[in-house]
Amino acid sequence: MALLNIKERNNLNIITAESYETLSKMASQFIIDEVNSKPNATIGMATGGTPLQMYQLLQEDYKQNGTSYCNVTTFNLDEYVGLAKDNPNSYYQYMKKHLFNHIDIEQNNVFIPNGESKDLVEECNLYERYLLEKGPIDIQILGLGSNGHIGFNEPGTPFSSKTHVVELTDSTRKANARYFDNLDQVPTHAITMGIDTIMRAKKILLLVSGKNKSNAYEQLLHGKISEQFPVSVLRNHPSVHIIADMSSLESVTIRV
Ligand SMILES: N[C@@H]1[C@@H](O)[C@H](O)[C@@H](COP(=O)(O)O)O[C@@H]1O
Repeated sequence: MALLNIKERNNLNIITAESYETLSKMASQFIIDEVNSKPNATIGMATGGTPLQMYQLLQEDYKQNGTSYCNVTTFNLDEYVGLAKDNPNSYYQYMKKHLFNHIDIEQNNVFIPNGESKDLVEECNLYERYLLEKGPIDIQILGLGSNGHIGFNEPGTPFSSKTHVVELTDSTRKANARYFDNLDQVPTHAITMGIDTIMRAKKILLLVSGKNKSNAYEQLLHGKISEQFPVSVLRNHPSVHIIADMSSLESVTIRV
């Protein structure tokens, strides 16, 4: 009942999962249902730790049930600037390792910003053009940064932003340093879809997992809609589904 009231108040469909495993199962089923109902769906992909098990389950479903991605197109949210495609920390490698190498997706239908481009502004414009040509995205998967970032849109990013180059905040670089040998190796810049780019998706699936997300989640549910807190923009979107696990609810008050 409380969840229903939140939905009515904030325009968000919220599912609370009892564990990370359940969250991952629900999220993978969401994607499988989309691909089954629309075999040529366009899906917006996210990286980070949160969607890892969802990708694992998509691999398993492909093996067991043969859900086909041969007509699916994907667009990744973001990519680091300056990492070679074969660098294990590039999001290009992340996607290959965790999903694309294990399903029947066509390489030509996979779009990830090229962080090695000599002309990054042109690369951003090109990415927007591809998105307009192949889009709209049917379902955009999102994770949540503990400072409220989505993609790599840091606090203060205009809601009107399109794909652009960003300078990463210290907190984001520190949070992502766990994947690198040390903090110095974490790139200082990235290319990210902008907030407006993300908001053009027909549906959004936001995954929230972990204690370190509970303050951001609380603020999403009860704070102001503000460019200082990028994820809050989702409250202006007509079709947002949030799956949050119990660990991310620690300090969250469900007010009605
Ligand atoms: N660019 C990514 C985001 O797309 C991701 O949502 C966020 C949270 O990551 P995690 O799921 O590991 O907490 O981290 C990175 O900054």
